Amino acid sequence: AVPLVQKRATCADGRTTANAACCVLFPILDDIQENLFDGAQCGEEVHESLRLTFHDAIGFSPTLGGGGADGSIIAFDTIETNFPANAGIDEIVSAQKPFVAKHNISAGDFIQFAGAVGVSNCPGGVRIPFFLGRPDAVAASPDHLVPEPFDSVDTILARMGDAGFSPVEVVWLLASHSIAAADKVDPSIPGTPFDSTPGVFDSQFFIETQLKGKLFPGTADNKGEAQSPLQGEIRLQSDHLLARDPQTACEWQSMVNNQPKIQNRFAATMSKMALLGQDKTKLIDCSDVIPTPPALVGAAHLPAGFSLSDVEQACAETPFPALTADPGPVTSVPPVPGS
Ligand code: HEM
Ligand SMILES: [Ca+2]
Ligand SMILES: [Ca+2]
Ligand SMILES: [Mn+2]
Repeated sequence: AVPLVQKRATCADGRTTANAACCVLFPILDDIQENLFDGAQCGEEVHESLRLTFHDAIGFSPTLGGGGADGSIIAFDTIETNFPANAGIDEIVSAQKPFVAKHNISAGDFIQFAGAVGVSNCPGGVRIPFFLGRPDAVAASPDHLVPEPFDSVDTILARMGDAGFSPVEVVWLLASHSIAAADKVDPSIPGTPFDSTPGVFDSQFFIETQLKGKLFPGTADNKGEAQSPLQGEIRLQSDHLLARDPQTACEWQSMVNNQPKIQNRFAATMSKMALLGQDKTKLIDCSDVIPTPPALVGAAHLPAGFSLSDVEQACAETPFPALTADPGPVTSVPPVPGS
């Protein structure tokens, strides 16, 4: 008979997990927390590692090819890091490569594991399910599968739809831009974040992208950039348009001040993305190895000096949630260190 309670595996260092095959992940976890993420921080390397999960996985199309979340962006980095949409990704590929070489793990597994561990370092973050056992990539992804910030909403939704994501799932995945900055969109101001709290996984990204644009934080006329509301903050044209398009605006607004929704939709859709091109039945569920994130810090708010009249209302059905502004004068957002 099948035992009612599966015995947990105790690993060499005493930590436990549901499956003994997952024990190999604990030494990798310790190594990356210390030596990739600077002591379990939610900083630049976490942000870049999260971006890498997307740029590896989205190299997947039923008609155009690509192996999805297969580690091809590391295995075939001389090809994929030269794709225009992968500008700047060479740095995190170089940073991750020695960890893949040192540990007994495929590049495809490592990329998704590092992304999940990274998100767990961010206050307000979530435990993204992690499955182990992706085989090595067999080929590079074709070019032009990664969305660009100057693409139209229709182009982005069509590309993401081709990979299996609905418009609301695209919105959910973009919670990632709450712990994110841009280095290459305006190369004169590397490390410029997309929201005022790039070290916290919160709804400020969804709030601040909904405010009227006023300024370019660095130079004007960069391809794929829209005006942002705050000095020191950058806005992608794609995020600006997705926040306002009738296909996505109401879902975008629904993420404001809705931390449980952000967390569970993001975790579920990231988990789906991490399995693109993979056969889940051949992988082992090692989700319990991912650490529990620190609690959210700070309440959803408008930046200091702003009021609800600064919101560019786009959802026709429901009003923007009533939020109050931070006290004090308008401040600027500092860059993410180490970018
Ligand atoms: C759907 C369309 C998307 C577009 C057009 C887009 C575009 C961009 C661009 C242009 C950057 C700045 C890169 C740089 O200049 O350094 C960026 C950063 C980032 N993106 Fe996206 N992105 C999209 C979706 C996603 C998704 C689905 C994820 C999920 C993992 C993601 C995660 C990130 C992260 C974490 C960063 C910050 C990297 C850092 O701080 O170094 N993006 N994205
Ligand atoms: Ca790939
Ligand atoms: Ca944030
Ligand atoms: Mn960066």
